[in-house]
Amino acid sequence: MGVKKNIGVLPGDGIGPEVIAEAIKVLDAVCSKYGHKFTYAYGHVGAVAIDHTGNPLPDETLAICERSDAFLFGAIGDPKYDNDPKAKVRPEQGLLKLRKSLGLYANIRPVTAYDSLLHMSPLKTEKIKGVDIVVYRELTGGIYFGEKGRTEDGAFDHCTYSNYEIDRIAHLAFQSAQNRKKHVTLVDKANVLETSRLWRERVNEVAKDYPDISLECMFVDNAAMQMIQNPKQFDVILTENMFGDIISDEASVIGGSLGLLPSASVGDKTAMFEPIHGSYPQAAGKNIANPLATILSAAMMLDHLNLIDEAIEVRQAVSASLRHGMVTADLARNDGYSTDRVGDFVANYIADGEDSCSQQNIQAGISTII
Ligand SMILES: NC(=O)C1=CN([C@@H]2O[C@H](COP(=O)(O)OP(=O)(O)OC[C@H]3O[C@@H](n4cnc5c(N)ncnc54)[C@H](O)[C@@H]3O)[C@@H](O)[C@H]2O)C=CC1
Ligand SMILES: CC(C)CC(=O)C(=O)O
Ligand SMILES: [Mg+2]
Repeated sequence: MGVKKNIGVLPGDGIGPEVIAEAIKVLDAVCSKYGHKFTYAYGHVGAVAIDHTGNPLPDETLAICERSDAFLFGAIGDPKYDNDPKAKVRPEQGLLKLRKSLGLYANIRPVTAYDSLLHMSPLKTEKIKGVDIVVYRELTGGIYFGEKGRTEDGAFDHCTYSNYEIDRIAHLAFQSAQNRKKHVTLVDKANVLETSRLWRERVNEVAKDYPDISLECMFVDNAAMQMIQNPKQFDVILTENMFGDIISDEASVIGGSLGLLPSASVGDKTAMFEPIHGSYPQAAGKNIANPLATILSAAMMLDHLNLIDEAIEVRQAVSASLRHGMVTADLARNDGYSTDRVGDFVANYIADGEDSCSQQNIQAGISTII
């Protein structure tokens, strides 16, 4: 029996529209196979929204998200703003306001080492084979949201956290660990930062509710090194906003590309699904960006909508694209395939499984990654 869902879609800037188009193609394949009906409502966010309305998050876009069962987000950011330190309105404000207004406090970022891509990582195969980490990054507090400004001869960014903000994401991280390898690593800088000392205090308190989970506390500088040296030690990483932002981009090297890492940004009322990468402006309009992070984010959205078999199918199709070498340039030893060709492969695989491969002439692709 098919279901009906309202899905918000915010493509944003740079490669955002291209990777989102492939995720929608894949969701369409899922819907036709399972008889679901997804109705999409599109909205502007980021630089494109500033260009249209002067506002990086127009009210209309926020309303679309509030009305949706869940929504997809591409990326924001444009060099014309990045290169202007005095710009009053910035694309990033749209994303930050979206997360804050909708209370999307937990950014969940899974990191997987796919067997078929082990050779693409600069890290040694024996170090990364089997890596399976999930980062729980606090998303609506900390230094990104504190008061900021200029003084006569300097600038400041304040970092604050409340007990409540720490406790609610800590519970999610421990609950996730209960279904995994039962280990949480709190990443902080408690030797220096007062906010990090509060994180340690609160997380140790929350840990008492989860006696089956082991908790380790690690300074962020060491964690950044351990991520390269011995990533298999991590199961669930729990951390504040900025450290989670940085450590998860670093962790993407394990998977072979930033273009592979999806995420879910969840709150109590709604959830947004977004690749962890940015707008990659150098690739915008060239049909070369990897769409798999966004497609895998759509799979996380299907999980959230309780369409579990459908999410599994999408992940199986993505694994098949990696296995068959149907990959974009970031994962290829030559130019690789185009963004839309990879999206086609995943959508066709959902429709026809392995049979679709023979029709897709992917022999050349195999040679790209071997
Ligand atoms: N969630 C968001 O919307 C984010 C937005 N940004 C914004 O994006 C703009 C560019 O920022 P950058 O620091 O260059 O980060 P970025 O994530 O856009 O790109 C960094 C590098 O990662 C690789 N990459 C990223 N996405 C890829 C994909 N789908 N396929 C293949 N390779 C990929 C490319 O080598 C690229 O040069 C800035 O305006 C920044 O503020 C940055 C991070 C997150
Ligand atoms: C606007 C930034 C905080 C976006 C970013 O880098 C991220 O969320 O990963
Ligand atoms: Mg980031």
